[in-house]
Amino acid sequence: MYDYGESGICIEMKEVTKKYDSISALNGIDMEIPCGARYSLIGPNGAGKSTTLKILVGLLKPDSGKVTVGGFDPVTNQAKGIIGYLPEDAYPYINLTLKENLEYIGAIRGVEDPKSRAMDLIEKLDLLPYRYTKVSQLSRGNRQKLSVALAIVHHPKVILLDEPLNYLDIPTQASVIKMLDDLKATYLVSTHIMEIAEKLSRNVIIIGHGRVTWNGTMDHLRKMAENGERIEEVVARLMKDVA
Ligand SMILES: Nc1ncnc2c1ncn2[C@@H]1O[C@H](COP(=O)(O)OP(=O)(O)OP(=O)(O)O)[C@@H](O)[C@H]1O
Repeated sequence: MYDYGESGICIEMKEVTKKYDSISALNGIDMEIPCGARYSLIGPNGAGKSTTLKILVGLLKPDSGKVTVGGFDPVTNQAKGIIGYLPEDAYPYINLTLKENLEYIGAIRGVEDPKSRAMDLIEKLDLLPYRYTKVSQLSRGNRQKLSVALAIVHHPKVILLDEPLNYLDIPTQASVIKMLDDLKATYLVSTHIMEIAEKLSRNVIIIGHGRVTWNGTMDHLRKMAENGERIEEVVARLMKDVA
């Protein structure tokens, strides 16, 4: 099924560190995500989630450590070809229509038939009434749906999503989740909302102060609940333990 990531590991970080001037954002992050797995990256504000994703997508260089995506260094064209990325504050081209954005980015990303791919995503995300609307006139939620579609327009094998369900109402979240579920891809979703992590993934990596503090399955987290605790409370407890 996968013609990349020969080791079976599609996202790998070993002892990764990153500083912004004197601020340590990552202090030795380690993770190994098997191809085809769905992971959430959870952590409090400032834990290093966005920095981790930016390094995986090749936008930032780590100060030290090893990083591979699909077996490739993230800055290489091979890695860029298989990665789809949704930044936290994604902003499509505001003077193009929704459909033009998808066709344009699809063409740049080497999609075979960008026009039909654009329509395919527009239909899947119930965006048909807005296809000729300029991005500047879209609601925040529809802009977010477009941003998710732009991240996956080229059928990426490894998908990195920063807070993908931001601004989406519950029915819209459901359509985005369904679409992501149907993809045959490895993905890592950064969020600080446990409910979203539960909807999108089976595995959880918790980070705090730029380090992995817990790594396991959603089921394991549920089993750790004490005295009727909710899963959010278990995660909050695990985060507090390292604060
Ligand atoms: N461009 C930057 N310049 C300086 N410091 C930065 C920069 N970006 C992030 N940081 C710092 O690095 C640390 C990690 O930030 P990062 O944005 O990766 O965390 P996060 O877990 O994504 O946070 P949030 O949930 O609030 O978005 C924080 O201390 C943050 O203040």
